[in-house]
Amino acid sequence: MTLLPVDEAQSRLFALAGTLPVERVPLAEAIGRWAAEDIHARRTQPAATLSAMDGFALRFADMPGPWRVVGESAAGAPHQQPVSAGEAVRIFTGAALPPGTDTVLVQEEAARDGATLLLNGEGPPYHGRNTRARGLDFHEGDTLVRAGERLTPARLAVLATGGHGSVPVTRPVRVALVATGDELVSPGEDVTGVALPESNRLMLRALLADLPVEIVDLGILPDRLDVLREAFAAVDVDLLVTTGGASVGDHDLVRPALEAAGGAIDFWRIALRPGKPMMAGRLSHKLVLGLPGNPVSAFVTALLFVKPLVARLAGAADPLPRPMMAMVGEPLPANGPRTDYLRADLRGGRLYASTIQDSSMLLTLARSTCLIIRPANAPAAMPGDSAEFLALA
Ligand SMILES: Nc1nc2c(c(=O)[nH]1)N[C@H]1C(S)=C(S)[C@@H](COP(=O)(O)OP(=O)(O)OC[C@H]3O[C@@H](n4cnc5c(N)ncnc54)[C@H](O)[C@@H]3O)O[C@H]1N2
Ligand code: MOO
Repeated sequence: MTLLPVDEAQSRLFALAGTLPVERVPLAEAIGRWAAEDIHARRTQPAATLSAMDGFALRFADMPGPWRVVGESAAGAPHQQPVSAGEAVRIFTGAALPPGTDTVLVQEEAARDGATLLLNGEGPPYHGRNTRARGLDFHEGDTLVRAGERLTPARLAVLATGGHGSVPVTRPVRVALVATGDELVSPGEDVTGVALPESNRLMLRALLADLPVEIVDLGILPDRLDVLREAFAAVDVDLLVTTGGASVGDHDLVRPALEAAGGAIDFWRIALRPGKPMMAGRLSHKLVLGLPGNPVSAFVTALLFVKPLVARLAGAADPLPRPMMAMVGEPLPANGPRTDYLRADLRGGRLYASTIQDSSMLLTLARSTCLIIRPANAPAAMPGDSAEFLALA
């Protein structure tokens, strides 16, 4: 059985993803979404040379004074008249420098006696001190945000400053979540015998909470081919995510149900632990990701495939999680042929993996702060060797 390497599976998944329609939304509705186009400044910032401090605008050539104070310039209320040699203007942070002035003397280094201003300290050491030149931040026409970049708090702020009130983004991604398994009951329900509270939909919902999604919750479906087939065919979304029933047992019906509904599998089984039985395919206009039922396998595949795919559909140019590096604190054995994601803790700058890595164990996941990435066939690692990891907390 050939298993697909994780990076190849991610590339194939992205190749399946089409583009969704673009809409223009107010900046406040674009939080955490991705820019659908390059966005350019509609104005120059600052629009004029401004004071960076409260003090007095003057000509550097007139140092060390004294000066005659001839007016005032405040933010939004500039002093318009040209200022001559030997004159100064009272000025406040963010106010435009009056014509003829080039430098600001901070008020802590000034003494004022009526209209007379005296230097009371070292004063500005160079021409232009305590000012912000027109266009210091950006000029009209500069690229503020590139297509495919995320609209982070800082990028939204720069768009507002650049004269924009709205931004083109991909419309939210519609994602259906479904858990399969006769043993599953809803969280909080009475649990008897071998019934198991269902946790994967909730975990997936939480993992997608910071992405622009509309969730369609299909609930828990039984291990019945006809029920799954009809539910898969009927739901109208961009992406259908199932959990459970992805493996090879007689009750693992996601693949046959998808095919019975007229869909096609693009790939199945990844060189990944946990998460080997994940499948990806299409059903009419929908993408389908079939995650394994084991909760940790579902979590890891959601991190490596579901979230990046949703981000890609939402317009992300760079949707994959970014690993970081740290030294391992304890020896790690050589790895087998699957890339391994080990539940671990980062303490004092060193990585410590949990001793037992069974993919059903949620408590070790809940206590982990990161996942150590062990590449396929990696040799044993000793304390002090560096390893890649994904931060969880
Ligand atoms: N003969 C083989 N058996 C298995 C293989 C294999 O290659 N050959 N692969 C194993 C691997 S690896 C995994 S991972 C699991 C995944 O199997 P399924 O996707 O078919 O998952 P299920 O059998 O439905 O469930 C596995 C486990 O997880 C529990 N579960 C399922 N859904 C949920 C949920 N929504 N919330 C909480 N827990 C859930 C379920 O009760 C089972 O205990 O297959 C191996 N077998
Ligand atoms: O790969 Mo399964 O996902 O070991 O648990």
